[in-house]
Amino acid sequence: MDAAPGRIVIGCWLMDAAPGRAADWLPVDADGRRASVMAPAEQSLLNKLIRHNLVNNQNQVEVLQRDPSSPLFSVKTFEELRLKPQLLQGVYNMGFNRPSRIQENALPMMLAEPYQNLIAQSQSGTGKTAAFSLAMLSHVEPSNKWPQCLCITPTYELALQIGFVITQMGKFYPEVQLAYAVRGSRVPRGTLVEQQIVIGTPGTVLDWALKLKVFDPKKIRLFVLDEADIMIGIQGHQDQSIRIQRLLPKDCQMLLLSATFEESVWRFAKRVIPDPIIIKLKREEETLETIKQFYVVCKEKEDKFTALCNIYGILTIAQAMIFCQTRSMALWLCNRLFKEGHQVALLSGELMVEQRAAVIERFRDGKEKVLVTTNVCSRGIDVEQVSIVVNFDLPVDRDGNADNETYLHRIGRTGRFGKRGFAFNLVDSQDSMDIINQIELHFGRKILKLDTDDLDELERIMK
Ligand SMILES: Nc1ncnc2c1ncn2[C@@H]1O[C@H](COP(=O)(O)OP(=O)(O)OP(=O)(O)O)[C@@H](O)[C@H]1O
Repeated sequence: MDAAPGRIVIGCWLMDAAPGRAADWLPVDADGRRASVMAPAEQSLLNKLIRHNLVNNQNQVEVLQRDPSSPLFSVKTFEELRLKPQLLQGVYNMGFNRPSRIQENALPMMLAEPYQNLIAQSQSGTGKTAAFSLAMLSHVEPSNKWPQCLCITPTYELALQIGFVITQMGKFYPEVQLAYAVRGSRVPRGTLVEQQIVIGTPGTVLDWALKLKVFDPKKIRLFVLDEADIMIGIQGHQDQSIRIQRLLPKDCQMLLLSATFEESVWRFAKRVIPDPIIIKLKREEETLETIKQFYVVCKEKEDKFTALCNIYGILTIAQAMIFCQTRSMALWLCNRLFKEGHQVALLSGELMVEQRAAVIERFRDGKEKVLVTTNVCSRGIDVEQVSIVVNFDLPVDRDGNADNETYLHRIGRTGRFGKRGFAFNLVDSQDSMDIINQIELHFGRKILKLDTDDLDELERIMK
């Protein structure tokens, strides 16, 4: 569906941008409230939905290994892993040529006997799911018609995403079957699950094991706890995960994966995974080095809008993201831009995850050149063509001080992999000028004053 000029694209719908109308289109949650803050599980789901490639990571993997002399320290090819031919075919069929950095180190430990317990941490999108999916498929004995691999993950939607990866990877291995232990899944009492792999959320997995007794946890050979950092943030999941782990046999291999590793995650990981090897992939640092930063002095909102229109031609040379502090401001700005005849996409917190993914997808495909958004989008979204960020509103914390971290997340992704990026900050008061000064000081990088009325100067800067 292509957007007609002068329309705002919200979710996968088109709507006329009459002020006040958009809210009627926005989805609400089950209680009729407008969903607002993006929960970590949703953010993770969104990342998965919009991601097509591995996140490029140049940083080193740190392996804290019990036996550093192990010959299976790392592999450079999938062949070296001696996978079943059907699985190797599945991996190549997914377009994977080489193991990613984390896979290079984790896969030998996940796959080689004697099996070792593992805690692996690497940022989202670095190939963890693909790694443990391959491990699960490898461990199964297909002639045994009972669950042998169990994976728990925080939400229903995340379970489905893992299932999708396993199904793709196991495409040429149809003897291996998958069951979902998630809300709404029905297994009548008295029947037994025959699928060899079970993916589920902690509560339903416990029900299956203890209440319904539809599978025997003592027969599980491989246990995976995915998204540990999100798991511990959901009430009850931590305890349930530990209860599940205690039902498993002592010689069951256990893997725990996490995108981040704060102290609380670490404490939890050590409680769940006995005697583990730990693999950590350092996060790619976002930097402002290749980004030219400017500020434009404006009188008030209307004046900011005029400044934005003056630079609009520049924004659409590549692609641009415009950040507003509130949803209502983002909507107001979209409406105004629409009235000027510009085609923009709006991404804000009211949208459901699938709708956000659809907006980002269209933007990534270049169907819209400009995306107006709130902080919902400051992390996670990775659109390579974005070279310009406009802070229509500067990022501030609750106390009204500069939110440096959000500033970095917003603009840090424009100058990735050495590419040039531009950031324009619209300043409409002494307070916001103070914030610019704080940001300058924090990052130790100059933010230059720009006059957007002076088109010659603008052109010179962009060259
Ligand atoms: N070896 C590989 N070669 C190429 N692409 C890969 C490889 N491994 C994984 N991918 C792809 O990279 C993307 C990210 O992989 P994956 O979902 O496994 O990462 P992740 O670390 O589990 O992310 P998250 O923390 O969000 O769960 C996926 O689109 C996946 O298909």
